[in-house]
Amino acid sequence: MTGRDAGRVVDEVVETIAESAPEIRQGLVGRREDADAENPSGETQAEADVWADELLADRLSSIDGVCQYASEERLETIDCGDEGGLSVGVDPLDGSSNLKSNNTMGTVFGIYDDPLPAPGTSLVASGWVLYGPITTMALARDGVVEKYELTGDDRNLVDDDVSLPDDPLVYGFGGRVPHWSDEFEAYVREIESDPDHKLRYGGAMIGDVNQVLTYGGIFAYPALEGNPRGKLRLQFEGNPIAHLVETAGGSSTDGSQSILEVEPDELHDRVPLHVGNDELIERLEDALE
Ligand SMILES: O=P(O)(O)OC[C@H]1O[C@](O)(COP(=O)(O)O)[C@@H](O)[C@@H]1O
Ligand SMILES: [Mg+2]
Ligand SMILES: [Mg+2]
Repeated sequence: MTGRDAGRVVDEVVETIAESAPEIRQGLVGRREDADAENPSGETQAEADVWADELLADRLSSIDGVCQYASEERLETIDCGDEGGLSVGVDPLDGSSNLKSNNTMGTVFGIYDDPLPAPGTSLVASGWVLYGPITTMALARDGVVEKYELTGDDRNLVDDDVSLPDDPLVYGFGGRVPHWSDEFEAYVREIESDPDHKLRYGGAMIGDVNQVLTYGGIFAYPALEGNPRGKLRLQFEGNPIAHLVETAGGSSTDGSQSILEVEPDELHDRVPLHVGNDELIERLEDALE
């Protein structure tokens, strides 16, 4: 696909997700219960997870130039166009366990120029929608991160060059403490004891990473005892988040290399995820070595 065609497909994918976001937000009402089903990662799906996946699958797979749709909520990719198009990987609702308590959630997407599973170096664009008090979108493409407010009818640009603040302020770490490695726990204690840092953790990756993007700092869902690849999925969560944070001037690591360098074996592979300011990610890699 030529650069111009790819640009047009990215525009259409981004516009489709932006237009769908208010509808997804509204559609959460009445879909907060568990569906009687599990996703390919073995997690119980909420009714909203299944519904948002179907809505996005229909709309994104019918875009001319999208050749694959894949999601955290379905086992196989949908092959929907000529080979050589772009592939879209989606976490339709990130943080859907927050439905119950009515806290923040998001929609995460990565647009790849290779068939999935693909490494993050194949991403041509990435982004997320955050269903906060207002609905916003962060978008990374062509080396720049932009932020928009989504009103329902419009996508209003509110920041045309988002970058991580130089001085890290917030931290948030997922997984249960007894399951962390000793090395990771020692690192966390150092971060916590710095008087310049403060805790921000809300149980939805996208909300927590958005805090890091806004204030600087670090978010991680690390390798755990019994789950050495952590919890989050490389194609649908790790790669897009790492691509966006790195484009905004930060770093990512799976513990020893950028998440974007991780070679996937399977569509639903997991990855230990750590993103944030360069200095904190470097210190973390040293601590885990
Ligand atoms: O409830 P836990 O185990 O702390 O996990 C929280 C993490 O799991 C997730 O909810 C996983 O994403 P999904 O909701 O898309 O499955 C992340 O958003 C979040 O960071
Ligand atoms: Mg998720
Ligand atoms: Mg999800």
